[in-house]
Amino acid sequence: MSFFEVKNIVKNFGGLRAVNDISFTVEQGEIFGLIGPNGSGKTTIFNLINGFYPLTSGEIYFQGRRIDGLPPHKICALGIGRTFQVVKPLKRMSVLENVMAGAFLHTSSIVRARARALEILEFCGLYHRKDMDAKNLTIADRKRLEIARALATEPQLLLLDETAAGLNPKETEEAIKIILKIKEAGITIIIVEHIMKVIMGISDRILAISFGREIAIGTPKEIANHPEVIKAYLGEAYA
Ligand SMILES: Nc1ncnc2c1ncn2[C@@H]1O[C@H](COP(=O)(O)OP(=O)(O)OP(=O)(O)O)[C@@H](O)[C@H]1O
Repeated sequence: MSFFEVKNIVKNFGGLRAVNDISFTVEQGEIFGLIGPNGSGKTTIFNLINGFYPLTSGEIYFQGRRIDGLPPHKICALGIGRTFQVVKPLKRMSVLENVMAGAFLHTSSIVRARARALEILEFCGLYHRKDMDAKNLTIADRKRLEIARALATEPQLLLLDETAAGLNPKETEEAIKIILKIKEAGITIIIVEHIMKVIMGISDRILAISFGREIAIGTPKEIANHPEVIKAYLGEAYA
């Protein structure tokens, strides 16, 4: 039994088949990368995993339990957390309160939620911003807050959606460090990322998709050298 398994999932939006018979497994402790050109179905796969959209067909298993069909809050409570590509902090709340909102999933105690949120802010390098209004954060700090909020739900599997998008090279390095720290903390990760340096550098295995279909699955090296991947990403001239 795999830690996490997606079996033959399909998602139709009207006449569009956004996800077309995708299957993969993720083992505990892995960083599993998901790549593909714009509109290839990556975010939709996250939305299917966390129960935001129902599957058209297929099955999803987490720690041996079938989870497709469950609502997002139940899937989150079982231990699957996620960040969003478009970062949407609760803007009228402080950074600390935003993270506490996640921590309340597992405790109703304000004291405990606050203590856990402070630990997570420290872990994400945001402690010094704890009292700031979330709306005043820089893009890089908003991305950290997004990760902190997801970590506060105490996931065993974390879905990271374009954590490094919009960051400068130094901020990107810092984002990589945080992701690797999350892995060291024992959390399994599925990551969607367009920045090749990030995804190739940190993933144990990668699934490449195009138009909702698998084109290749393997180690970063295998994926980087795969003719279909090169074609999908860089066009025929590079294949
Ligand atoms: N709610 C929806 N209703 C209709 N079509 C949708 C919906 N969500 C996504 N799609 C379509 O499904 C396809 C896959 O979209 P998706 O956002 O999953 O791609 P992506 O790989 O995450 O793209 P990007 O890299 O640009 O974020 C696209 O054609 C998109 O327009």
